[in-house]
Amino acid sequence: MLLGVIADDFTGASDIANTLTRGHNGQGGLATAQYIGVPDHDAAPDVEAGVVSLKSRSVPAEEAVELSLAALAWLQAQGCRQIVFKYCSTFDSTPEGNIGPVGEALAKAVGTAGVVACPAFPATGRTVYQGHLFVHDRLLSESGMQNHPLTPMTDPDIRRFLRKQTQDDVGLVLAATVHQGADAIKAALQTSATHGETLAIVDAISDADLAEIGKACADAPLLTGGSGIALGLPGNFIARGLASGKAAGFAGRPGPEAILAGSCSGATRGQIGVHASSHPVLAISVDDVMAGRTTADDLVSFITANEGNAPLAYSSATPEQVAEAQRRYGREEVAGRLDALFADTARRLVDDGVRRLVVAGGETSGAVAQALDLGDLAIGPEVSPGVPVLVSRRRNIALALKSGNFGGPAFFNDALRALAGDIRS
Ligand SMILES: Nc1ncnc2c1ncn2[C@@H]1O[C@H](COP(=O)(O)OP(=O)(O)OP(=O)(O)O)[C@@H](O)[C@H]1O
Ligand SMILES: O=C(O)[C@@H](O)C(=O)CO
Repeated sequence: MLLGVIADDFTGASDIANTLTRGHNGQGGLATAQYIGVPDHDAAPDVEAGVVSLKSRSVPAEEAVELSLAALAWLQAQGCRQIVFKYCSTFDSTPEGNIGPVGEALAKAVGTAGVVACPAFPATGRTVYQGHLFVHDRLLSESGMQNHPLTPMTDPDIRRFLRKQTQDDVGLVLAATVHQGADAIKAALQTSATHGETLAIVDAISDADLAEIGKACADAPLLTGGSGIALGLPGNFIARGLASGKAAGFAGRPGPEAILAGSCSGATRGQIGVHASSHPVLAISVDDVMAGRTTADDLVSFITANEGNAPLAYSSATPEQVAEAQRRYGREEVAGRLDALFADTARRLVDDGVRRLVVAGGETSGAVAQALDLGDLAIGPEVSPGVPVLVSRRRNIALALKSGNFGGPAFFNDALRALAGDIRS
């Protein structure tokens, strides 16, 4: 294995696995596998990039550090010469972490500093300019992310926000330097390291910027960022003759289908609205779940009764409804109960023969994937930017795990078609 990724959630892991599989500008990608947690076995010999999916975004910082160091140890044992710490393109974190503590712990473990920190993902509208994160034409703090149920993002100055999470100062490499190209970026990161800055926010407003940053980091033992930070990395290995750039084929998985949504993002709620206009949907009431009136039995019955018509069960709600539920029951309690409900439902559905499963939301996808005993996941075609088809050979199912904010209006239907093999890329 050449390249190892430690991803702080499951949808984020498939997002970066997608980038690594596809590469940039027709250069080809790396043969990539996604793992659910730290594997207890070695990677298959043909895997060039391994992505370890953790559920470490919203756990206490010490726990996130411990999980990430365990993932690092496994990836190093597989021979990786470069590590990427993947977090969210909307920098989902709190003043306590976990981007800063994990980033610094990994840097210390591999013995480096001046490590790039760049959440930019221009294909989905996330850009970093003058150290500020934008989502399309809005600052992060006005993008809807200020209402996120677990990691509300209220400061778009991500250098200042990251500094709250770190022990060391945080550097900044501005767009003016990035636009001078790879050598200038490399020099700026080295300067950052000599100033004692373990992490440095790097501006990127286009894929070309990210490709240049990738080139600058060809020899860096560690990078951190959104999936965009991986854009230029396959090309480095291919240019050195270490990887072939050939993608593997994908055979679709037709068969019974289910869609589960726990994401409360504006994008997911819009996609549910579109889907509901021509497919059966089940709205899950948090009050009913908390009182034990709605259980996995109800979700399974609904989905089974609507097989063939793309049934969708969702708990997704408006920011006001989420805030009210959290006030009434507690943030962790609601999230825990809903995660468990979706996990239980998915386990039963797959045991009963569901072959295509679409899940919306990073935390929700993490709960579902952990419950399914999926084994190593192969990466298939792209459904939409940041969302590939995933194939579990062990369970003979195809999945799409969608980050809350990703996908176009018809995402759910597009995803089911892609899982059946109707879309190729
Ligand atoms: N109606 C609801 N009320 C309160 N919390 C909810 C409700 N529905 C879902 N949740 C919780 O909100 C969280 C949503 O997080 P999740 O990561 O699944 O989606 P997301 O944040 O939109 O996606 P991503 O992390 O990929 O951006 C989950 O923990 C889920 O259990
Ligand atoms: O980077 C992103 O936006 C996604 O891959 C993600 O991590 C959301 O959970």
